[in-house]
Amino acid sequence: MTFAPRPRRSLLFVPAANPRALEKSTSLVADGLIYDLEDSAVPEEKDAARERLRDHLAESCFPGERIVRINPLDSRYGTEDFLMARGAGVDAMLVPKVETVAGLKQVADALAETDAPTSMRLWAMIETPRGILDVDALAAAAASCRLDALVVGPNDIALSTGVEPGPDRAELLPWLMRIVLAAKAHGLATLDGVYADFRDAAGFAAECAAGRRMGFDGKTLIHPAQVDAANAAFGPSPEAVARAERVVAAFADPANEGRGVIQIDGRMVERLHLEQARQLLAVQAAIAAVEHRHTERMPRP
Ligand SMILES: CC(C)(COP(=O)(O)OP(=O)(O)OC[C@H]1O[C@@H](n2cnc3c(N)ncnc32)[C@H](O)[C@@H]1OP(=O)(O)O)[C@@H](O)C(=O)NCCC(=O)NCCSC(=O)C[C@H](O)C(=O)O
Ligand SMILES: [Mg+2]
Repeated sequence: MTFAPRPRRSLLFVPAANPRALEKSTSLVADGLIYDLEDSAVPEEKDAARERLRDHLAESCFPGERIVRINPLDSRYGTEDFLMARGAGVDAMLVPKVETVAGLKQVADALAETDAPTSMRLWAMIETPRGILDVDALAAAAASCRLDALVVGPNDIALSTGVEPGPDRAELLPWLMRIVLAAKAHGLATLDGVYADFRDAAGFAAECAAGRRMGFDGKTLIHPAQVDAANAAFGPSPEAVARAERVVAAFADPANEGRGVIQIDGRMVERLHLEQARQLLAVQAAIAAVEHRHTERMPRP
């Protein structure tokens, strides 16, 4: 399988109901923006938010991914949200509260019926007991449902289960790891949930570090102040890049030709580490490319 990484360290939710947030969003160096039409817009403002977002998407450009979180297709707003996002040509639609393959397939079928290019993808929010229990089946349907990513929704998980997670989220770990595992088993990206206390930089950094250790590719965010920390936490460190370069160089050394296992500085290194090192360097190159595109459009002094 070809490994074509897309950096997904930082995915910022941007409330479409808030004109200032919309305006600010495109100047931010997030890997992606998730324009929200669901929870952050109350029913009275959903239609206006959708129209505002339609204009914004037509008039603005952004170097990273653009995703729209639509309302459920069977809700009063879902079809209009879907048609707007489809027409705007976003990279993906984020479907909230996904619980069944049939529910996901309904959106995928609507994309097919409107001849949406196959590059237009679906992301699924896993944020209910049923969604968590059936996450493997949902991820297994990725190919037929254009599914690219699983996104954790901690607020809805808390609401629908009564769980009250502490600072280390110990109560949620089995469920979070179940989501990560399903994503890995089926080759999907997986994004950790939002951290609401956006002024608590230390708490946010600790949660990012934990999410990274758990295997998440990145984190969903609610505030611009969280972007840099998420980029730092989920991107490869300079030390990791240097290590990966050494692994690649060591296996390229003719002295090591045909060897399955070597040592670097007294540490065993196998061919699987070579693959891992190549993937890390590919991720790093993809990050450099997106950061270059961000820099290119910044006003010059
Ligand atoms: C939480 C907020 C309401 C705070 O907003 P505000 O009071 O405006 O904060 P600041 O004054 O510190 O903002 C400074 C400037 O930054 C802009 N801003 C703020 N947030 C965003 C954003 N998300 N995207 C873009 N720009 C943003 C402000 O407009 C200020 O701009 P300026 O005046 O020009 O300097 C707010 O951060 C917010 O609304 N966040 C997102 C909320 C949201 O989208 N919620 C839904 C997604 S989370 C979710 O649903 C999780 C999941 O489903 C689950 O179940 O867990
Ligand atoms: Mg939610």
